[in-house]
Formats: sequence, structure tokens, C-alpha cells
Amino acid sequence: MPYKHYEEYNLEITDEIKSQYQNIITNIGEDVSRDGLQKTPERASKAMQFLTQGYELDAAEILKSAMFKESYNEMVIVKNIELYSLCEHHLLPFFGKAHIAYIPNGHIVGLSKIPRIVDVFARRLQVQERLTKQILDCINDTLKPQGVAVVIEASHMCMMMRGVQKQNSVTTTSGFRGQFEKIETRNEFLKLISEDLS
Ligand SMILES: Nc1nc2c(ncn2[C@@H]2O[C@H](COP(=O)(O)OP(=O)(O)OP(=O)(O)O)[C@@H](O)[C@H]2O)c(=O)[nH]1
Ligand SMILES: [Zn+2]
Repeated sequence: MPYKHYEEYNLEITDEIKSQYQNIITNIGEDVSRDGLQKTPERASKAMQFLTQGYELDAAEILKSAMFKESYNEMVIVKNIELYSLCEHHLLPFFGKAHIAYIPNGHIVGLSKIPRIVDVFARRLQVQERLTKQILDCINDTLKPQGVAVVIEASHMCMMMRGVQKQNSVTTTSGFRGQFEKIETRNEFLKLISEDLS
């Protein structure tokens, strides 16, 4: 739990994706049998499965595995959580940071579980908006805190390397539930993370 070891991939699926990558490499005009490319289809197959392993993981279960009864009622913020995801439109990476806060309601959660659930949802084919909402809903529904806030700022390779080719644009998405719907609480959170917002 929760990350599969590199060698533990399902052989049938690995072979299937491998042969599909062989086709892609051939179709872009490369020689898949040349030295440097011989093992590439298999490596790429495993890399793609690694980057999409979130489908096999249950974020709510991960949170539930480390919830502790505690009467702390102040804001808990985990900020600058690096994230890497794949845009579902082009299968190109988008990457950046997540800033997540919650106000406990009788239970706190093991801190490492917050970045872990970010990875569970990021390691799928995504759009930034849905990624933001899935993290928000998972914490809200599982931990049932007094409030939860998620801000994600990310750069999309599909906008940088191709398409509009804008290297410096950063997309920010956010979601707020419970106490964070109140402007003062939301502002306190935004102020606390703002020194790291670019
Ligand atoms: N809302 C949203 N859009 C995204 C995300 N990732 C990529 N996109 C956009 O998805 C859109 C797909 O639009 P299309 O016009 O079908 O694709 P395209 O012809 O490749 O578009 P261009 O990128 O403008 O060249 C593009 O505007 C991308 O910028 C995301 O996380 N959220
Ligand atoms: Zn894209």
C-alpha cells in the first residue's frame, strides 16, 4: 500500500500497452528495433501504468486508515504539495502544487495521507477542475470536517510544448466547503498560502 512496485505490473496489460507503443513509435517514423529504442515500448508501458495507477486506489480508504479522534479545532494547512497529472485531452502532463486545508470536527487525519490522496486522484487522466473537486469531496465526505479548502496551481504541457505555446501561464483552481465558504476563513487560508503562490 499504496504504490505498486515497478516489477509488479500485470503481464498481459503490460504486453498489450507495450505493443501499442511499438506501433506508435513505428508510426512516427522511428526504428523500434534500434538499440536505444528496443526496451522503450516496455518502459513506456510501465511508465503509463505508473502514471495512471490512481484508478486502482481508494482515496477514502487511505484517509480512513489514519483518522484520529482529537479535539483540535483550528485550521490545518498542508501546502506546496507537488503534483503531476496527465491531461485527459492530450495525455500530456500538467504539474504544479496543491494547497489543502481543513478544520477538524472531532477527528484529525495523518498528515501524509493528504499528499497521498492528491496522488491517487492526480494519477489518472484528468482535468484540473475535476482533480480539485475530487480531492475536496473526498476529504469532505470522509473526514467530515468543519470545512475544507483546496487550491491547485498548475502548468499544462499541452499549452506549453504545443497548441498555444504559452510557457508561463499558470492555471489556478479552487474549491471551498463548510467554514471556508465564509469569506473571513477563506481569506485567512488564502493569506497563509499566498507567500508561496506565484
Ligand atoms: N478546462 C480544462 N481544459 C484543459 C485542461 N487540460 C487541457 N485543457 C484544454 O482542453 C482543450 C481541448 O480543446 P480542443 O480544441 O479539443 O483541442 P486542441 O485542438 O488540441 O486545442 P489547443 O490546445 O487549443 O490546440 C484545450 O483548450 C486545452 O487547453 C484542464 O485541466 N482543464
Ligand atoms: Zn491537454
